Amino acid sequence: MYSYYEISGFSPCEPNAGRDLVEVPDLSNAALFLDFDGTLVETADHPDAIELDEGLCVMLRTLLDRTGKATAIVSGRRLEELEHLLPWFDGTLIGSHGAESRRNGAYATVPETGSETIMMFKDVVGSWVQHHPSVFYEEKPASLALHFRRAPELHAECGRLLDALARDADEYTVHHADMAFELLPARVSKRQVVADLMVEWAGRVPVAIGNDATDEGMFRGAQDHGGYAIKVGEGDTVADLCLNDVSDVHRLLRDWVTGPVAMTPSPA
Ligand SMILES: O=P(O)(O)OC[C@H]1O[C@H](O[C@H]2O[C@H](CO)[C@@H](O)[C@H](O)[C@H]2O)[C@H](O)[C@@H](O)[C@@H]1O
Repeated sequence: MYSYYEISGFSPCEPNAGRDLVEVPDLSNAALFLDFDGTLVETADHPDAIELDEGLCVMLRTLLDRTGKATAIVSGRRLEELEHLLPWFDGTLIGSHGAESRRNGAYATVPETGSETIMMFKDVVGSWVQHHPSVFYEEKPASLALHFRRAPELHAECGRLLDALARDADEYTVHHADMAFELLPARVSKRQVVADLMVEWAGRVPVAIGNDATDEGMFRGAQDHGGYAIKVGEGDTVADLCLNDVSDVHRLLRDWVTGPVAMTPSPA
């Protein structure tokens, strides 16, 4: 039997059904950081094509209640979109990887929102994408994303375009997301999100759950503050524990509110 707190380290997190971990965090003393796409909802071939599981609403509301509201959904999606998708969730919502937030009913955005630089980026990328309609272009208040899931052959070209823009603007960087690249302010990261929220939730044990490269910062953030991280799916990670897929996450969260669950420690 492993304890959550005995498992740590940088290692490839390969789901291993042979080793089980049974433990339930003390939710009354936990702070939960939950990624959205690929973690709470299955990946779809277009951002608008996701489907929300009916049980998710009850589960997240219960978690919010059990953690004394210390449960945040931390997503790369726009905050407006998250509010539209999750109208019944009145807890902390973090959008655009941390560039936008709704905390205790108050809204905040980073200073780069709507800046001249961002508008210039949007002009350039908006023009480029007119000649590459198979790439889905997503505009956000302080960033933009190019999705090449439906045009994998344009992967490198999308990356080159955003890298070139970021090179000329020190304060911006390119995130490698799931079949997408995103150009966003360098100050924005899910690690910073955890640091900021842990000021409000000091003394709690942070637990982060996510699935892609942009969640690695959130994992480190949880570890920075004495907590741990759970990676969903395959791929190199700094996370402590692994789950196979979204349905495992649902099972885990359901069991956290009702009883124990089996999980896989990542090899140390
Ligand atoms: O931080 P997350 O909640 O995981 O959000 C990350 C991005 O999610 C969306 O794109 C991703 O999911 C789509 C639907 O499954 C998929 O089609 C796309 O390829 C993925 O990159 C969203 O559109 C982005 O804005 C988020 O940054």
